[in-house]
Amino acid sequence: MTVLTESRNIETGTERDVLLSVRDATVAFGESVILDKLSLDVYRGEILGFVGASGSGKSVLLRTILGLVRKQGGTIRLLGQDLDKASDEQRMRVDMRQGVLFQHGALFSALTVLENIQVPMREYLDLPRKLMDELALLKLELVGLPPDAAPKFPSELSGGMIKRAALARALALDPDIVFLDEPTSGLDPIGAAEFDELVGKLRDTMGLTVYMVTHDLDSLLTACDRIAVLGGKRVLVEGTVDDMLKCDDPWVKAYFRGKRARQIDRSARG
Ligand SMILES: Nc1ncnc2c1ncn2[C@@H]1O[C@H](COP(=O)(O)OP(=O)(O)OP(=O)(O)O)[C@@H](O)[C@H]1O
Repeated sequence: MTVLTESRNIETGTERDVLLSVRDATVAFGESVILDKLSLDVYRGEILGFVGASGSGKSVLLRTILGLVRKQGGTIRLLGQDLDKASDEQRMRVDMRQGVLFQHGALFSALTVLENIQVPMREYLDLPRKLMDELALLKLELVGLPPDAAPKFPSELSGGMIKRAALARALALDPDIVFLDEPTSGLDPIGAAEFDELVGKLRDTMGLTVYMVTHDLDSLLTACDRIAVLGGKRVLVEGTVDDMLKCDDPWVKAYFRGKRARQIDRSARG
């Protein structure tokens, strides 16, 4: 049985499942400290937008959570499991319950869309070919791609289709949480809005929890329930768009109240 950490929601007074809990995480490369005692919680069923200046360490944190970068201190509990204390089997069980969409999609170019979606199935499950095909086609439908995209290679897809195919692969094993690294970068505003809408729909229908690294102000405004800002090697501020607008930190002010953010200012003020 998985015992999830619980935290009291100040607004509603109810307990909320914490799916991801980072405490005092410190990551350095040689003398260069990138994250210094960073703490962050992600709750079940929320879409968390993670934002911060270029080079502030968003990817390093994501890679640390995914076990691709070693941290020097702190703890990370993902899906109730302290990752430092996990046996290989426990780590595998956690890996099966998370999906990742890397920046630029990162599909295997020599595999078709269908085969790409089946990669996690082949890695973790032992299923007959026909069943895997049916499951992969279902995932394709889930992300709004037509069945005729299945035999195509990534080079034959548009940028938006690549993102959707990569999302379908991240959803292959019906994960509890997905990590999306700049999922709307490179998409036009309409494609980006459609992608955000899809993520919201998946959260609503599947109860998916979403950790989204993004620079996209529209995504932060329309798709995310909560925003966390990385700055000064830790989480500077977290909360709603309104909380961001009230924050006095110069970077947060410039980002959320600068020229390019005028429409956020307007809509947040009604
Ligand atoms: N393997 C590594 N070895 C040494 N330094 C690294 C390594 N990976 C990242 N860094 C450094 O860590 C810092 C944070 O990088 P990171 O890629 O996490 O930034 P980011 O916030 O994701 O930026 P962006 O928004 O531009 O993608 C940078 O200074 C980068 O050079």
